[in-house]
Amino acid sequence: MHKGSHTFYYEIIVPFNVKQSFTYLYECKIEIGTLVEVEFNKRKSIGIILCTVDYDDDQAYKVQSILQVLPLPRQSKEFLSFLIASNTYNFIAIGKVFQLSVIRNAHEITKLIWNKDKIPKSTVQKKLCNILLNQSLYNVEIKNEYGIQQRTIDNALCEGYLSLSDDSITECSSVTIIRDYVLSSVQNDVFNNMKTLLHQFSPIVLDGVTGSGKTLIFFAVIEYILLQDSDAQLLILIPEIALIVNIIKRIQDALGFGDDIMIAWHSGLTESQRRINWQKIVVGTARVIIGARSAVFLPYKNLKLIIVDEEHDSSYKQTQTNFSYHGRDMAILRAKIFSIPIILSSATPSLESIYNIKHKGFYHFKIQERFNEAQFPKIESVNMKTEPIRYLSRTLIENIKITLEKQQQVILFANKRGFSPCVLCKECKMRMYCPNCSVLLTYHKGHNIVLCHFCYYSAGFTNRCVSCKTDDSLIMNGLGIEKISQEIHRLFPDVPHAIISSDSKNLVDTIAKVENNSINIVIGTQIIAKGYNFPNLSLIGILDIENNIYNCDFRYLEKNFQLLYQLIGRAGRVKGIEGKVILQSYQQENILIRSIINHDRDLLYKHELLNREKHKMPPYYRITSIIVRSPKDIEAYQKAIDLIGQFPKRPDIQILGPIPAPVSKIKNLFRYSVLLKYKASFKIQQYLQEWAVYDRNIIYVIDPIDFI
Ligand SMILES: Nc1ncnc2c1ncn2[C@@H]1O[C@H](COP(=O)(O)OP(=O)(O)OP(=O)(O)O)[C@@H](O)[C@H]1O
Ligand SMILES: [Zn+2]
Repeated sequence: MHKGSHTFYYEIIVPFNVKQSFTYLYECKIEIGTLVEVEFNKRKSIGIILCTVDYDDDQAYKVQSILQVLPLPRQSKEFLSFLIASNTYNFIAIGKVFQLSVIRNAHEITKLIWNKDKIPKSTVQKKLCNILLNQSLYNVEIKNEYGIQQRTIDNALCEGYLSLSDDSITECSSVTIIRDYVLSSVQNDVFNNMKTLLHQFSPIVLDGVTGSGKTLIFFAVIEYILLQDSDAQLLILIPEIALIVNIIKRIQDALGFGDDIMIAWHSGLTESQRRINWQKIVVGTARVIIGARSAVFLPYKNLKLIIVDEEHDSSYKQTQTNFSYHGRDMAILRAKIFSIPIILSSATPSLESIYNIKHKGFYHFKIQERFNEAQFPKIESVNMKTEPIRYLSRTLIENIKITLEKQQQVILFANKRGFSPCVLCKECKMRMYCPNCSVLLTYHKGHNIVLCHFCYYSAGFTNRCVSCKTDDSLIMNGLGIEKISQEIHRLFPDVPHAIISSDSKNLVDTIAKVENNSINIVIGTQIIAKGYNFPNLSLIGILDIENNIYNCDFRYLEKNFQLLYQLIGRAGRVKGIEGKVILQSYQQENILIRSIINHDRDLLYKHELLNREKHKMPPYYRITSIIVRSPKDIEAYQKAIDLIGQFPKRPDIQILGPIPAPVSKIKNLFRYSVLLKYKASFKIQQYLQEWAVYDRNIIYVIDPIDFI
């Protein structure tokens, strides 16, 4: 840097797994929130200006220069506050949060052009110059369509032969709405009451039964927002990638939108789709973005509303090692910081949302009937204790026959066995309960113990039933969907059937086949319960529910209720198609089964809220789970003890554990779990900031949704 010329110093956030921002210099003034290109760890990367800093010019030789200011719209102060807030709240490195916001290679995002004042020297440079002299192209296009090597492009960029073209930013196209839907009078009332809330931060819980037309309310809201502000962007978060295609199509049909203004954002996009979609989001041409949870972190140009569809769904929680956040909660945080409305939509709202309605002033809109007088399915409960065959009851087989004769469709639901299924006596059907809590104990193979994940009670395991005293009668029981598929094939060899589970290949294709009726029987795990709309589906068989009911999670009742209630909601969604559910179980007196049979959400929610309050669990209390890992069992345990030893004991925080984590060994690392429990008002981030030990083998999860 020359003496005398003015130099400015900036703190810049880069999209790498780093906790802090980094100082760079530039000769001109750059506004906060501007996207720039810098070199970090010898790699070119996008970065965002966080703030200016004072720096001693004599030390300037230590500081790298910003490579260039990118021709992209500047981000707001609110966006930076949101990055910092989500970093602080979740304990995720700020660079890691930013990684979810951007595409790292700026020259992949904007088009490239040849610098006219540079004379090409080598043959490859001449070739590149000829290609780019009169047009700008994306990096991938130069590579794929003209066969130029990446190294050549990079060198040309470094040496200043190429620069980023600013014609990448196209004008925002205006949105024309061709409406093709009419709200029912119930839907219209809800929408009219909601309208006034759509101009500021308003957390809205849209609580409508399955098939009530919540998606139609989304249409009306989108239309309303776009009519108010024609440059507005709206984000709809969806829990399952396979549902995204369907919702995009429904919105396009209802509002007459083309592909240009509606885009998807999820991990299944190709590199070039990602680049194109990201750019449309940043420059503001994309107006309606349908995304998976990470879309909440994108740098929108003018975001005016967020909808979280199926807000109760636990797949909104990202729980990777050292990197966990709840997409729904981050959406609420973003809406608050940006002062925009957020709609949390579900037929089975999370208990957090129910709590927030009661105690935090969240707005509550209820729709209690299905659209067009469609009726809720009739539920018939079958006691499996008296059935000769284990999996498929006679009633169910009979109903499958009747349904197929009517040319309607069937779903058979069973969950794959989890990693720690419940312990069941095959003689007397006894299940092992915790002596202190109303939950089942889970079996841990590694330690050969049974464990309660509610109060952390544990006991050595012996294979003898405490109830009927039979030896070797205890089983860890599970019914795989493949077994059912085999059985269906045997009973109905000519009927097309398919398995749908989260590991199914071609999920989207299979769903399409169900939609167009070329598959008659679907055998599925929980994925099938999520938000699908199969008009011709009339029968649902719920198999082996016992294996599904219990797991190592204090939310098991809530989650299973949501799952089954949603599942049942898939049947009989159209007037004239009568839905029926056959619920097979061994324990008809169980509260979950009772509330499902009676279609009584309040029964279960009341029971569960009381239980949570009594046991000081969320939503009344908050928890943070800490997993401590080590290659040696005893070391992991000791490390956890040491960690707890550092935490000051205070009346406003309870420290539980350590106990072996539910999965006590993963990838040769032994795992111990510690639980912190505190009131929502307790400043856990501050407490951890002060006392937590940072180590890549200690994982902190704020508001965990399970304890795996
Ligand atoms: N106003 C309407 N006009 C025409 N069809 C409607 C209307 N409202 C709802 N429907 C139809 O009713 C069915 C259920 O609507 P939708 O999928 O929006 O329900 P939902 O509340 O989102 O249900 P779920 O929670 O089960 O996903 C769909 O087939 C939808 O097209
Ligand atoms: Zn217990």
